[in-house]
Amino acid sequence: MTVPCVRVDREAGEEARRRLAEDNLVNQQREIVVEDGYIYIPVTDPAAVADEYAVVNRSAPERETQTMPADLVAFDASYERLGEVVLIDEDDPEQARELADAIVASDIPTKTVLNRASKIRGEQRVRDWEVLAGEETEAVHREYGCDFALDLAAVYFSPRLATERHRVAEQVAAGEQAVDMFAGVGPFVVPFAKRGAAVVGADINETAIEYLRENAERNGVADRVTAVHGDVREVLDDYESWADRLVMNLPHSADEFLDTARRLAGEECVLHYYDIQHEDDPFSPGVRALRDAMEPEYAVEVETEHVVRSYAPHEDNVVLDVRLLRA
Ligand SMILES: C[S@@+](CC[C@H](N)C(=O)[O-])C[C@H]1O[C@@H](n2cnc3c(N)ncnc32)[C@H](O)[C@@H]1O
Repeated sequence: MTVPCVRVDREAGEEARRRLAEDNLVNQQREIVVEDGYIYIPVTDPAAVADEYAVVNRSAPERETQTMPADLVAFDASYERLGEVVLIDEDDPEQARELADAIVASDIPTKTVLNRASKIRGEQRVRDWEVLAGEETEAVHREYGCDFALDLAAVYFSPRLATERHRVAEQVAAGEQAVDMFAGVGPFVVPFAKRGAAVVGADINETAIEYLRENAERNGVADRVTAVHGDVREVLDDYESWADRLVMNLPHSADEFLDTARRLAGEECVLHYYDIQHEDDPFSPGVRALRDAMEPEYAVEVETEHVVRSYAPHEDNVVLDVRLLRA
């Protein structure tokens, strides 16, 4: 069986392995292979690998040294890792207990195991967690070379959006002015600032704003980040007509904030608008809401319509990238 591997010259192998490990992309279940002057590093998510690396499919023997949770349970062991906090989604309490014990007994570095105990809910989009091992709900998560400290019990965060956030961050140019209207702990704000943009992030969750400030410091971009606590409709008066780029990641209710987006947009502004809609017609409700809110003050040009992920049966989480040009 072949697996995706990053292929680099032998001399560049250690640097590449270190960078991939920092981003949690090294496939720990396969051996690294050295052949014909190249090193092949098996990776878990080829789409998340930085563009500078070539990804090829090839065989790589299974590692025998590490014990993974899947080796210890008889059912499908799925989990996500946020630093040393491991997240599971098990409805059956016995299976949840067994999986948590397997994770702790495995070789993956684990300080806490959390089981999803509710859907994300409320204005702050936080979910409840059942703590199955350890105590701490604070994690330090690495995503595309940025570190994010966050407390899952107090703020929204989803590692599943990493590839999407990276797609957007790659469009950001140095010197741009960007506003993330629903910034959370900063997974859009920090990479934008790393690319040289001046970025304002607002959030109604005060703890998220404290983490956003901490994360800007951690990643060396505090001088380009302004974190503002409060309802985005009320706290960004100083930034009217300021933004070259706007991010609106509050699916389900982003349409209620389009008047604010119009006030923040500059002469020309790219707006990344996240929405959740039925799979039969996922884009046109958002396009309609955008045109209703922006026209005639702005011409609305839809540049990208794209499904980010399936959200629920027959429901998609989608994004519209829209260019606004003041008429
Ligand atoms: C889906 S989360 C997105 C967070 C972040 N952009 C990310 O990708 O992880 C939405 C965020 O919007 C915040 N929020 C909800 N209503 C708000 C409002 N009226 N003004 C500012 N922030 C708000 C919530 O507290 C939450 O952190």
